[in-house]
Amino acid sequence: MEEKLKAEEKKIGMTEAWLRKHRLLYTGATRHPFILSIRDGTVDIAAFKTWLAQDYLFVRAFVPFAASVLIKAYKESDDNTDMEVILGGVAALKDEISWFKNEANKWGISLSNVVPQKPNKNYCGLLDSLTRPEVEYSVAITAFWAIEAVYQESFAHCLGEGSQTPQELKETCERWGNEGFGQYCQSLQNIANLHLQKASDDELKNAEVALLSVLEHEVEFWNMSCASV
Ligand SMILES: Cc1ncc(CNC=O)c(N)n1
Repeated sequence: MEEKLKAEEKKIGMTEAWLRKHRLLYTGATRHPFILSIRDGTVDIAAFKTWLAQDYLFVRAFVPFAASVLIKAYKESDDNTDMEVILGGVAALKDEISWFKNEANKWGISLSNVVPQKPNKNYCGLLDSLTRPEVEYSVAITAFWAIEAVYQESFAHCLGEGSQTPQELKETCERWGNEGFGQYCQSLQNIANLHLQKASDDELKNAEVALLSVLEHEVEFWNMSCASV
């Protein structure tokens, strides 16, 4: 595998090598116009509300996927700290669902009537396919890391130097943009790199495809939020 050699030469992890190779797509997912509009304070609140309601549904679908990664970590990893990092992520989703309900309430959105839009359904379909037991741990953990990392990078950008994020959106950005979430994403990336190092060429191919699928679906998810205005 060509990238594996390149990664080894540069002494970087496989995930970093892939992000370099697919830089444009990664930037598309983490510096989307929707995110940039939050950062510069020009965000359309209707788009934000659409995102909030759709993301609530996404997070509900993310729970069984996260649980499947936890099962794989338990079965396939010889290092039990893997499982603890993922368990922390799974546990945080309970609070996250409560947060979505509370936030929706603040904005006057009724979550019981939300219908998933096509890009959301497609993304949840990807999660569902990655939940299957045949999907290797290295592939599932790569996707899991990428899903979390896109949100971390996106929302941290809204809080960085010079940002003009509206006060009422800061809490949302903090949720994924905070330093603790950043460290959690780093831990997931380290776990993914360790398992990719030991993976077969076939697994590497599947993990790279899963990473690309995640990034493409993230772009579509942001597009959906903007388009519905
Ligand atoms: C579409 C999407 N991608 C990633 C995340 C972050 N993971 C869990 O919250 C999310 N909430 N929504």
